[in-house]
Amino acid sequence: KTKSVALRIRPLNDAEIEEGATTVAHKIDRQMVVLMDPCEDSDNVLRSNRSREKTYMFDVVFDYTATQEDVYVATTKNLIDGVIAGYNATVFAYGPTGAGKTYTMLGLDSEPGIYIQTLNDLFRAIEDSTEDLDCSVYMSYIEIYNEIIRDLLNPSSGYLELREDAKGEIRIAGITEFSTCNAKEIMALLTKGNKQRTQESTAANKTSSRSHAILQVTVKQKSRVKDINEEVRVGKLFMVDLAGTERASQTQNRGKRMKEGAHINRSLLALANCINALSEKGGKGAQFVNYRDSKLTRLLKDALGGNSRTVMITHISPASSNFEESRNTLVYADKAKNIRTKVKRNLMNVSYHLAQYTRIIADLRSEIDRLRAKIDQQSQEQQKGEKADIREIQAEVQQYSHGEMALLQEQILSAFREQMEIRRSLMELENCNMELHVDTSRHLLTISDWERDRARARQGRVKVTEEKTDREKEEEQESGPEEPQYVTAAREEIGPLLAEQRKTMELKRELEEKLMTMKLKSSKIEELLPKRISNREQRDILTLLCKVHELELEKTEIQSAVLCKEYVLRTKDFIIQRQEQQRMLCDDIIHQQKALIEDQGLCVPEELQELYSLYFSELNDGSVDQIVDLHTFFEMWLNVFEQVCAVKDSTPVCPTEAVSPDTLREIVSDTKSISVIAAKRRSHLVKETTSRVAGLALATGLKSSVSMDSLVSALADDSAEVKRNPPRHGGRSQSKQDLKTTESRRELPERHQHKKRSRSFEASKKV
Ligand SMILES: Nc1ncnc2c1ncn2[C@@H]1O[C@H](COP(=O)(O)OP(=O)(O)OP(=O)(O)O)[C@@H](O)[C@H]1O
Repeated sequence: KTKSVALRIRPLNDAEIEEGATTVAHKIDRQMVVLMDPCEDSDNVLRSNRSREKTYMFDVVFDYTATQEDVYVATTKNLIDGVIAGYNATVFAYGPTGAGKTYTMLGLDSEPGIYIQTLNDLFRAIEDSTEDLDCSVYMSYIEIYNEIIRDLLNPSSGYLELREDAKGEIRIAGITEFSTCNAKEIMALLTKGNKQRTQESTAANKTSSRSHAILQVTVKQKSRVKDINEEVRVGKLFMVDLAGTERASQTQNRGKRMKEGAHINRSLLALANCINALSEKGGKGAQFVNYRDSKLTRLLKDALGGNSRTVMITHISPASSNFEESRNTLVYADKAKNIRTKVKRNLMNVSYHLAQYTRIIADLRSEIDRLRAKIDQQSQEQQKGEKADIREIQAEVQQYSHGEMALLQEQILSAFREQMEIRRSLMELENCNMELHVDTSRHLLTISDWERDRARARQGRVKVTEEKTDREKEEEQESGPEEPQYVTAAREEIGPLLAEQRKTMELKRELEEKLMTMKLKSSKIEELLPKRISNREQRDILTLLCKVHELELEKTEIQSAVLCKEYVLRTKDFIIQRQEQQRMLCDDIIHQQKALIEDQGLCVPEELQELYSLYFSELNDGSVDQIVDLHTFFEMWLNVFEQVCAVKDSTPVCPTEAVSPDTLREIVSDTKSISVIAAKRRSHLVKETTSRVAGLALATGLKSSVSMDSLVSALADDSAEVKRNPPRHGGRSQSKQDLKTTESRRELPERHQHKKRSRSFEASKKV
């Protein structure tokens, strides 16, 4: 999930208690809050239909009982791994003045807030990391006060300017970046920085922050190899403590305070406008998102609508006296839930792989050059040798074989060179193919997301139009909600992406064939060596040369394996999401069918009843099986990884056996198998129950509900998509995993039978 909205309700403060305010914001459960209207009078009949009491749902809700750690763990902690892996993330605290934003972000010495807890965990995670990377962390802390940017870590630097670089990224020119890994030092820096922040006492908050404060943490990781492509991943984490929204009447601010308030409200209004426009994006009311209206929105552009995982922690006071502020805040936070961002790993990691390959190739090149020089040197020394020596005669005898030797040497080197070129092209193709796969999965996900929403919308409409005539209902069903532009665009892009994938696969196949031919050619040359070469030293050198080349090939294959792992992890997210969509559809269908049967008071045949029970037990069994499958898969990966690491650290014993491309291909296809099996299990049950319900309906003359039909058709579309993108098993021999998955596919009807039998037995025992 790339966007989440949390809500924190602070405790009533002394001033609120003194003025006799009551609590109007109540946390109902982990995700729900209710805001009661303090003006509501249960005896007032005129107002009774216009209740402003409203419930809101967020990803997580905290009330006065929540500790600083609770808030940090539920909102921010899980962003850290992403930042280290090269993703951007943003946490921002939003809400009216005095609602507790600074308390959540900075906190007190005794109760440190999100800044410190995040940085502590970040350093710990970097320290624990086993990757062979050099890591550095930079911090900058700024405030935006009255549309002016100031460096809180270096206040004497004056006003700073925002600049947009060639890639469209916003940067602050001249900002100070501190590099430190010491948590104590950071706390000192932040406390010092915060003292520089513009704070004033207002009627609403004694220490009201009059500016937006932004703490930016950049994690840079470089491979330890010195290379032009050495930079690997850059993950950025923004932690933003916004100035409070305020109403002049409420805060009783005048003069300078009022002007500040106007600036604060202007930038927050710009932020609210962006939130509005982004939440409408792609929908009917799609609007242009204007980030340029304030420095705050320009800076948060990526965090709001771009490449960032974003958490918004909304703050409200529970007091009746703050009802209006709280209501407005909740409405905006509710809108923010609809924003979808597209997170992309900062592409530096591609260079990381390239750097690795370049290193291998460069190492081998220099090794080959060295050997070549040695051969040349030897032959020169031989030529210079004493003429009268017996070796002179030998040299004459060997003249022919020496010339032949030079030819062989040339042939071997050119074969090596060609193989290296092919290997490099193959890797580039592999990279390109992965990007294409990930893009296709993203589009498929967008489409199925939308189709599920559409099915739900139809379902909602059916309820509303229950009183309408059949004709009206049909018309409304046919028209359906208009497909948003981003879904149409996703549909349009899938075709070319698949075509491109086919093209790269074809190219890859051709290159692989060529590589095989080249390998055969060089091994033939190698076979010739011992027969034709009489000079022992030269023969040894050439044999060594061939060994070096073999090692190069094996090493490069391992690097490809690591690249494949990267791809598996990236696609895993999509697979899980797709599976979840299918599961939800199936659950909806089965529940609606059950409701339909119960509404109509139908007598359900025992067989169908058994299917329902089976469904509910399968719900549990299915997930358990899936976890076992995933566990086996990851275990296998860990083994592979361990072997890869062992190979990296020492001379490989037999690395190709440790992780052959075949094994990897099987593993990749297995992740897909896992999702397909799970989907099949569910589809199988849904199909069976659906056909039985249809039979039942036919027998009793009952009409199936339109909403259910739409869900079934959505499921059919979804399954068709899975079929269109089937798992590739590469036509290889079955691995253990493959066998296991095939078995579980076969197993379903058998288990089904077994359960049926055992239940019938139970039933007959009861009778
Ligand atoms: N969850 C909480 N538990 C205890 N005290 C809190 C909590 N939240 C806020 N407070 C207290 O409420 C007061 C106001 O909080 P804070 O300064 O964080 O508000 P703010 O939203 O940052 O306000 P402004 O926008 O005006 O800067 C502070 O004294 C703070 O210690």
